[in-house]
Amino acid sequence: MSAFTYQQGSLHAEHVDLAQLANQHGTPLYVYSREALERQYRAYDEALGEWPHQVCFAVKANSNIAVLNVLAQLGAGFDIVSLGELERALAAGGDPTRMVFSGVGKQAIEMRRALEAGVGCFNLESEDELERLNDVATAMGVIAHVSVRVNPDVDAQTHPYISTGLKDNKFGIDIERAPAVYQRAASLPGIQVIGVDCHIGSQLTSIDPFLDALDRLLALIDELATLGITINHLDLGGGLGVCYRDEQPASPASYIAAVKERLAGRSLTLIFEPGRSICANAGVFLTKVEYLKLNQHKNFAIIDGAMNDLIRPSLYSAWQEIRPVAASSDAPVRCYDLVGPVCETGDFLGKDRDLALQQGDLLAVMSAGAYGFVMASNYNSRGRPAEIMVDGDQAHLIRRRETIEQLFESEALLPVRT
Ligand SMILES: Cc1ncc(COP(=O)(O)O)c(C=O)c1O
Ligand SMILES: N[C@@H](CCCC[NH3+])C(=O)O
Repeated sequence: MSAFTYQQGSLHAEHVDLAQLANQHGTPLYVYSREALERQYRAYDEALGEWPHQVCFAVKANSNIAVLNVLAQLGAGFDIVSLGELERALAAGGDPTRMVFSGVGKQAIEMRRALEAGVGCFNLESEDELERLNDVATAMGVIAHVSVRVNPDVDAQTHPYISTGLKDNKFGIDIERAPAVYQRAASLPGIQVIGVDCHIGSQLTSIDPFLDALDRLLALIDELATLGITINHLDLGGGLGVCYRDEQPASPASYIAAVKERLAGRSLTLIFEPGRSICANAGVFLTKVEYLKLNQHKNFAIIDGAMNDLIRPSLYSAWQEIRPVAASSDAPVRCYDLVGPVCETGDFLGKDRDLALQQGDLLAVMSAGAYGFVMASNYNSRGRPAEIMVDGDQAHLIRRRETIEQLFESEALLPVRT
């Protein structure tokens, strides 16, 4: 059930024609579907049902405040990793008590602001961080609620750059070390232990690694109980994959059913931090063909979208489906590499795609709602794209295209030499 379907010969987002949006707002352009976002959030919320829970959307996956606001209206909490994400989530109407603060490098200024705002839980990633948080909280005369992000040393069987739960990864605290860290935390005046968390990687298609990690965390919770440390919540992080091509990821419903089965008889609040599985397939990236360059051994379609707008193909060799916006074309089908204007050989959005193309055609890169705009840069002094949220038959501009003036408005010339 996709929010992006062909209607009257043209690809639509819900009831809005993407060709019309490209015409009105220009390309490259990100377009999101509110319906798809809400549906994916509800898949988690409804599967958790009566079980005490929080679904904390991982802001890093898509941080547009309109996206966050749509989810906040449904009761979502947020997983944040920086002061910037905290302020965005607050500006979007997020409830700070339903936020978890992750990340390996939290600075004192970020801790202070999060404590002042009343952030629900700090997911601690190191022993140094625990000491710093205690110092900050005691200086403010408040108590910081914490969970230790445990590195359970399980193989998430995903791309090495997005695997996070192995001993070799920088994230979390070794599970063997965790009891000692909890004991230290429990002894500090500015700290109150409330949870245990982990996040083992992203784009996981099987639930087995999640369940392996869960088993290890449950054993840790039992060990902590013998030390007199009570854990109220279990946060399993994000990481559930989506279908980009032919992957068959577990659904939130089957994943959560398996987790609940393992938790039978325990009274633990469950927290999840999904990012990709909520928003990836709720967005597309629209781009236009500028030129065709036909060679004997390789055809290039030079498009106006580039690696600075959508870096996943260049960074991880990620495959995302590329569909023409117009359902039919008179042009011959050829095999193309779809490349952008950036001066890098690695600047491509797709390779070896059979498409019928001519200049001016519009293409939609599918599954672009997660880790798309948020990873965009200004490389080659390109302004970042605009973003649109479609809601039924309405389209709302939720971020204007970056202008040339904005590109260097914070820069300054040196004073004239005297
Ligand atoms: C701590 C943490 N939580 C949640 C997420 C969201 O992951 P995903 O988008 O794979 O659901 C990430 C990113 O992988 C993360 O590092
Ligand atoms: N940016 C990555 C996911 C990173 C997950 C961050 N913890 C991607 O596009 O697949």
